[in-house]
Amino acid sequence: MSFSLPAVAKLNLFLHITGRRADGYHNLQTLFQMLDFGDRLHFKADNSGEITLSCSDPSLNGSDNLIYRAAQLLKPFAPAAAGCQLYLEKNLPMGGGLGGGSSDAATTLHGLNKLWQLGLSTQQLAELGLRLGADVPVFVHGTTAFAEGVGERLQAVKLPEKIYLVVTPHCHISTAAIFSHPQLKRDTPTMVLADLMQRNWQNDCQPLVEQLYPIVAMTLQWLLEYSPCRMTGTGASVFAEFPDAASAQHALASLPASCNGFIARGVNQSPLWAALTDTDSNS
Ligand SMILES: C[C@@](CO)(OP(=O)(O)O)[C@H](O)COP(=O)(O)OP(=O)(O)OC[C@H]1O[C@@H](n2ccc(N)nc2=O)[C@H](O)[C@@H]1O
Ligand SMILES: Nc1ncnc2c1ncn2[C@@H]1O[C@H](COP(=O)(O)OP(=O)(O)O)[C@@H](O)[C@H]1O
Repeated sequence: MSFSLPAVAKLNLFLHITGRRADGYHNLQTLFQMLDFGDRLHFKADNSGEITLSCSDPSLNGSDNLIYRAAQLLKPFAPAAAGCQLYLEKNLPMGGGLGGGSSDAATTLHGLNKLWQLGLSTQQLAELGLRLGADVPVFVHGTTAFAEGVGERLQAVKLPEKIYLVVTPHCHISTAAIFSHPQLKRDTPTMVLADLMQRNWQNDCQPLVEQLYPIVAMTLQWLLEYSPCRMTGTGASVFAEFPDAASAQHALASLPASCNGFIARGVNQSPLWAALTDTDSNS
């Protein structure tokens, strides 16, 4: 059996940090917006009992790849002879706050659950995924969602499906470094979702990242000429909403050389779900 599945990006439409837990992780309130753009993963079953992974970007070939680690988590649920050959087409910038690695891991969990016919529920896959990263469960559920806790307490939210321009300045920001920085704002009061939806949306990591990485501040200034904009996750990517693809394209055409960008639609359900249903009807 073989098939391929998408691993889409997310935006954090807002990101509030409401406190720090004893284990160093932070409690968040965030609105995850799924996009219709991302990586693609190819799955092929074999009877080698081995997991092999290759990537369009060879720097991702190692065993610390979240895809490989997700596959290892599922291996104990499969017969000893169950093996797979995985190939990652990497389209998303790495370490950009778009959740690409977490999304790849979530797609791997769903893909191997299908390939090896494990019959695990979405909830079981999300719980396994949380061991790999705080961002993995939302991609396993694959819906635009409000998240609390470290990102694992999820409530699906339906939003208008808007067009976004996503711009990634050429700098790498470590999530761990931002969360451990003494100047990070960690005291935003917890609010109920209805109130959060009414407010101006903000990202609590943005002021610190703008200060530490002037290129992010400059990119936001450039994008602000076209539309109100914010940062996603711990950066470095920033985004703005546009009324249509043509106006987003107009801004993209004058993108500074210090950045990459793409246009995507916000979707309430990840295209992963439709692709999983297609593999059902084709297998
Ligand atoms: C901030 C967010 C918002 O969506 O996005 P990104 O910018 O990474 O995409 C995520 O919560 C990131 O999730 P993820 O990238 O899976 O984080 P993890 O691998 O679990 O953690 C990386 C590091 O960030 C810190 N961390 C992460 C999440 C959290 N709620 N509190 C934290 O303090 C921890 O120090 C941890 O060592
Ligand atoms: N499949 C993967 N794709 C991207 N990055 C990965 C993957 N597996 C592990 N990583 C590591 O995770 C880091 C963060 O990846 P990514 O998910 O792209 O960023 P972010 O969490 O900021 O959205 C990368 O710098 C890379 O070292």
